[in-house]
Amino acid sequence: MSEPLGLFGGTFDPVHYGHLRLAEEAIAHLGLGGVRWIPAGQPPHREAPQVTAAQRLAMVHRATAGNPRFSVDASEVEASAPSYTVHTLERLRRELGDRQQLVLLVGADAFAGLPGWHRWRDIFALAHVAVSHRPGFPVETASLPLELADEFNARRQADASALQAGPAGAIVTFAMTQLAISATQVRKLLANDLSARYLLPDDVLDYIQIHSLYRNA
Ligand SMILES: Nc1ncnc2c1ncn2[C@@H]1O[C@H](COP(=O)(O)OP(=O)(O)OP(=O)(O)O)[C@@H](O)[C@H]1O
Ligand SMILES: O=C(O)c1ccc[n+]([C@@H]2O[C@H](COP(=O)([O-])O)[C@@H](O)[C@H]2O)c1
Repeated sequence: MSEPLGLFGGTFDPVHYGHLRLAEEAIAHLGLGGVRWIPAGQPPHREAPQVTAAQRLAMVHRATAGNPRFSVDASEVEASAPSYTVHTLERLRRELGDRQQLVLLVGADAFAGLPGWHRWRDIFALAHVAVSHRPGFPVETASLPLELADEFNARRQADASALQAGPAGAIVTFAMTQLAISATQVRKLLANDLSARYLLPDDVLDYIQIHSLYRNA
């Protein structure tokens, strides 16, 4: 059987080291063959990002270049419609077949919001879900909305080997290096003309400076 493939969607406005460590540590902790980064085109659930989808995609390319286990999927950026994860997963299923193990990677904050996602329960038929710890967002039943806590309790597997066993349907959690970095924080620093260095890769910061992005967050 092939190795599970990680799928990492995000607004990445901009991509930072919290994202990069999440993807890197998911490979190690979950035994993934690689991670496919999927920048959201038109995020359906939040205000329109300040920079274009093409610019966020370019920054993800810069951040992930040189890691052979990372690939970038531009399909949501190229689509004209809002990016619903369930649609992306349906497309990937058609592309990769029914047997490939797919693992949707989400931080604990994004996971807690899952019941607000379009056709959220269908996601479990299409992929496993791996939830990373994030500072300030506990991953425990008591802190989740009730309907999600029920799915979590029913699907939770303690051992990441469950991701190998089938193509979809399990939920696992994993502890990553805790980095209290957010794109919001990066945007605020840049808008105030303060240094965001070492919160994100220099290549991404160079791109931001060349294109004069995030001057008025
Ligand atoms: N520091 C972090 N630690 C763990 N997970 C993170 C971290 N930053 C982002 N993530 C996860 O990465 C995914 C994409 O996040 P996103 O692009 O919204 O970044 P963000 O920093 O949360 O952005 P913003 O501050 O604009 O909301 C989500 O699943 C989110 O939970
Ligand atoms: O499909 C949905 O309805 C949906 C609602 C909210 C978020 N998502 C996805 O969740 C991922 C993380 O979102 P964000 O806002 O934390 O960048 C990103 O890939 C979004 O497209 C998806």
